[in-house]
Amino acid sequence: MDKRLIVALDYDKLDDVERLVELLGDAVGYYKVGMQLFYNVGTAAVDYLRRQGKDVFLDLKLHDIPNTVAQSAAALTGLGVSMFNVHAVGGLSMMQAAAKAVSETAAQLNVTRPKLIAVTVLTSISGAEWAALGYQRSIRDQVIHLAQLARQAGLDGVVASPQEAEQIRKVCGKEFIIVTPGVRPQGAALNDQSRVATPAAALAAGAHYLVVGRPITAADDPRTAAMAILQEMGAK
Ligand SMILES: O=c1ccn([C@@H]2O[C@H](COP(=O)(O)O)[C@@H](O)[C@H]2O)c(=O)[nH]1
Repeated sequence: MDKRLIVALDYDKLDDVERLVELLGDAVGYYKVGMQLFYNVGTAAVDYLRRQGKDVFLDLKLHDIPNTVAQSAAALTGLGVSMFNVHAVGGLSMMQAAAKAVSETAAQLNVTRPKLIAVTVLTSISGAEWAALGYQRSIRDQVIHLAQLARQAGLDGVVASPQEAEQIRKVCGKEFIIVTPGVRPQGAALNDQSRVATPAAALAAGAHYLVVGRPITAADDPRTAAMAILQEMGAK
């Protein structure tokens, strides 16, 4: 089972999740539970996926003061997910507090420590939107800066666009996890994504994990769509 493909379960209902996971079967071993699903069904989706033997990336993008994020990260560590995230713009102290909370809680509970990664710059942000936000650095330089900060804080990796993966890999090394949403097969609708690449290009740039949602979930035949992506990834 190839675990480099993470399918984003952006649904309101657990029924929809169960239908897709059943349809994709053994072809997909890693799923992403984001805000939409978590706020609708709570931990039920995580529990269901764990019972099915799937890995879970809990994409809640924690962003608050260090104490609040650390306490929240401790709570998420007990859920049995493989990976979850914070926003890097929460700052170095926030990321350090989260990393400490995850390690300490995993040790206390005697569970495997989930990977903790940081969102850099959302893949939906275009050059024009970036300019309107008023940052001095380019998107790329900001992503690299935040990736280095996340690494300094002891995090395991980052979420970034495939367009920045190669540079992150160079600067942060090959062990540092790079998770890339913004993945679109050739000719697929971009939806609200801006900084995109194909599955093959994302992997060639050095991404460890590709997050794909609507190109699969909104396809007429989600299984065929997922299999085509896996084939492009060279999945065995
Ligand atoms: O920068 C980011 C961070 C997270 N995401 C999430 O990934 C998926 C992408 O779904 P698609 O349907 O393939 O666009 C979605 O759940 C986002 O919340 C992201 O796109 N960009």
